Amino acid sequence: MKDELIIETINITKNFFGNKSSGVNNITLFIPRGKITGIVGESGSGKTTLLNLLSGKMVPDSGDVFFHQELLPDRENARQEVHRHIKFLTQDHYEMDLNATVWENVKAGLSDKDLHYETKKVTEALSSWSIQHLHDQIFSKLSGGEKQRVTIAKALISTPEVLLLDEPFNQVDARFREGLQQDIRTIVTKMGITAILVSHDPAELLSMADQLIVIKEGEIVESGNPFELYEEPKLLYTALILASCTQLSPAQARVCGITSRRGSVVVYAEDVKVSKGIANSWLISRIFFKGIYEELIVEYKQVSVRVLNMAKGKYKVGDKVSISIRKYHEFGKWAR
Ligand SMILES: Nc1ncnc2c1ncn2[C@@H]1O[C@H](COP(=O)(O)OP(=O)(O)OP(=O)(O)O)[C@@H](O)[C@H]1O
Repeated sequence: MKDELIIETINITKNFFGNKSSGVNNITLFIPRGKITGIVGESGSGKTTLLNLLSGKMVPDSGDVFFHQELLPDRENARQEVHRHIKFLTQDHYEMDLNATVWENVKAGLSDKDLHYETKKVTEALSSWSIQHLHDQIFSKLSGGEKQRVTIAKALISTPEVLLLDEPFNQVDARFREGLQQDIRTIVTKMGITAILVSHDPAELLSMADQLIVIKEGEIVESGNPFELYEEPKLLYTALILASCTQLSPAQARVCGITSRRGSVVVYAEDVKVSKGIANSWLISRIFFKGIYEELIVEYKQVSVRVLNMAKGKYKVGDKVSISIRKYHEFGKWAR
């Protein structure tokens, strides 16, 4: 069955100060209902601008945004009913009352003010987001991660149809980030909410999103399911954004035993294996400890290759090794 669409944009453009290289250009986009869409792209590529346009916070210079096949009105007009169904979470918590308690903040997200219903709903929301113990704490005194949970609880308490998230986990430390990501995924899926997520962290997008949109210089350059985009990117840009990898020219690729006539070869770190072989011509020049794994930089004839190594501690800087490459990606000269 075809996915039902909830948001559609037709050729939307938003440039700042008439500068065509800023904002977004001519984007046509379909957002399926009940799915998580991730937006990825280098810094300044237009991700936040796109989110602002999808929320109605910004109005396109040209083109249209449709919500349920009707033109999305400007968010400036706060009385527009439609905006109750689209919640936008940013890191600045502008929608929160900094001096109010967690309970009061979450309660303010309710549209129905019936007292019995209110207590029940707020209690449930605090429990869903594991913040019941913070109920009488003042919002401004919370940690970054706690603030984020409270903000999400408030946004979701009235079950919006769409949740837009701009870098929602930036202030959350690594220990809690994965839990929060998975909680959002579980709750959003359970409630049938459509989520659109902008993040700089490819691992976050790959694990959370059902579909990914790759944006460059204000344009969508590639889109698809995260697994396929990662495994078989059509563009060099996508590979470099999503993977920890090495980009090689055809001449450098030859040093690695790869024959390619195309513009660039990209080798993902997990596709390179190091071992003590016969030739051992590669030198381990750096080791980055990453916790559960290491990344090694190996060098030979002025070519450096990044390697993911699960066997932590097995090698040290200065060791000579052999490498074998299981898989690589080739991109034409013009595959931007
Ligand atoms: N309000 C604004 N006024 C002027 N230029 C803007 C404004 N908002 C965005 N831009 C410009 O538009 C381009 C895209 O910005 P945007 O914030 O959408 O990118 P981004 O992909 O979200 O970047 P980042 O990942 O760094 O947050 C940038 O060149 C930025 O300088």
